[in-house]
Amino acid sequence: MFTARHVFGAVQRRSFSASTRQASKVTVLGAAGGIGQPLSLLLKLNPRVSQLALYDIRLAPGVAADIGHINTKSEVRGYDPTPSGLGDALRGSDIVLIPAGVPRKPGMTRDDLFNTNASIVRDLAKAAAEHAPEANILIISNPVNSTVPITAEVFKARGVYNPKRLFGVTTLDVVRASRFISQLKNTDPANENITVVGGHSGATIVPLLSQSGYSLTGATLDEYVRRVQFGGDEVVQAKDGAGSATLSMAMAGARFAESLLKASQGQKNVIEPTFVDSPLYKDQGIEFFASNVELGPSGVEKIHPIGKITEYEQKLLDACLADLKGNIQKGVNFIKEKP
Ligand SMILES: NC(=O)C1=CN([C@@H]2O[C@H](COP(=O)(O)OP(=O)(O)OC[C@H]3O[C@@H](n4cnc5c(N)ncnc54)[C@H](O)[C@@H]3O)[C@@H](O)[C@H]2O)C=CC1
Ligand SMILES: O=C([O-])CC(=O)C(=O)O
Repeated sequence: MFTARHVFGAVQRRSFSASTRQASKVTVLGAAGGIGQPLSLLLKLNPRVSQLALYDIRLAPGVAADIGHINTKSEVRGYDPTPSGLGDALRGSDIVLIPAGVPRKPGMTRDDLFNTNASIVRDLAKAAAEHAPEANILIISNPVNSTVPITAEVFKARGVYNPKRLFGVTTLDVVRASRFISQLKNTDPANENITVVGGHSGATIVPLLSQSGYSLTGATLDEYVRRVQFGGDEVVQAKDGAGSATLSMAMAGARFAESLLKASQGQKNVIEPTFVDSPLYKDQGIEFFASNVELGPSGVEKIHPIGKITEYEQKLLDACLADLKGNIQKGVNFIKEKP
């Protein structure tokens, strides 16, 4: 059964050590949604969080009142879209998680969400650039391959862009890759950590199974890769029009936030996959790429190289890069046209 220990790991066992005493304000924009609510719940359970600010265009004070009764120390506040609400939610924040926006329905791609979500993320990014320019910004809203470049452009236009503090949350791809291999191999998924690189949609999701010592072949390998690349579609279809992954995403988002908090509080060797401003394929005109990233007090500490991969994985990577370039450019163009 899933327990908080899977998300917070050692924190639960070490209880309140020195490193958990530092104050950390975490803000969730889109906090009343399918992801926002369970994500806020998991953040309330995290002893590293001292203040939790929940903002949404609807229902955030209600969600905050509910979660605020949980007997952990952090203070929870809900904010409505009043003139000062968003700014108040953001001010002083160390981590801003953004799951605001519409989810997919069956038959849609993540890119089909662009028209609605691009402007939602742009406007929230403007507020974050104004009120929390030094926070770590964690983008969950899809299409992540485009919403992260949108956020970067908004911050650049205001002169506050720090590439070390902007993250596209791709943790769910790694969570799925680990779970799916454990189902095939009958292992404990908690001990699996499959590297997944690229972006966060279909062909841009590239699991590097060979790096974990696995050598699946033929249809088994094809099916595994396809399941990781289209895990989101599996959930969209199963929910049959009622949305996409929310609970597993909440877990993945809470895990990423926890890793950032650990790293900012001095823990070493905290490594998470994430879609960041990356040097890895800049020579091919690709400004953002997901790979394993070592986190530190300043955000991105070190971007790990891809490492050794098989010919099969190289082909997946080539397909990824072609798609990714277009997705990133689309986000950049959007801000040029609709700043
Ligand atoms: N990065 C990833 O791995 C994943 C990303 N997602 C994406 O996360 C997003 C949210 O998904 P769900 O929570 O299921 O959707 P949802 O519709 O249940 O919730 C979205 C929330 O955003 C709020 N919202 C809309 N506009 C807003 C604004 N301007 N300011 C603040 N809040 C606003 C809504 O009121 C709603 O409460 C979708 O774009 C979805 O595709 C979903 C799963 C995984
Ligand atoms: O599939 C979707 O639309 C939501 C998502 O990003 C995921 O579950 O990976």
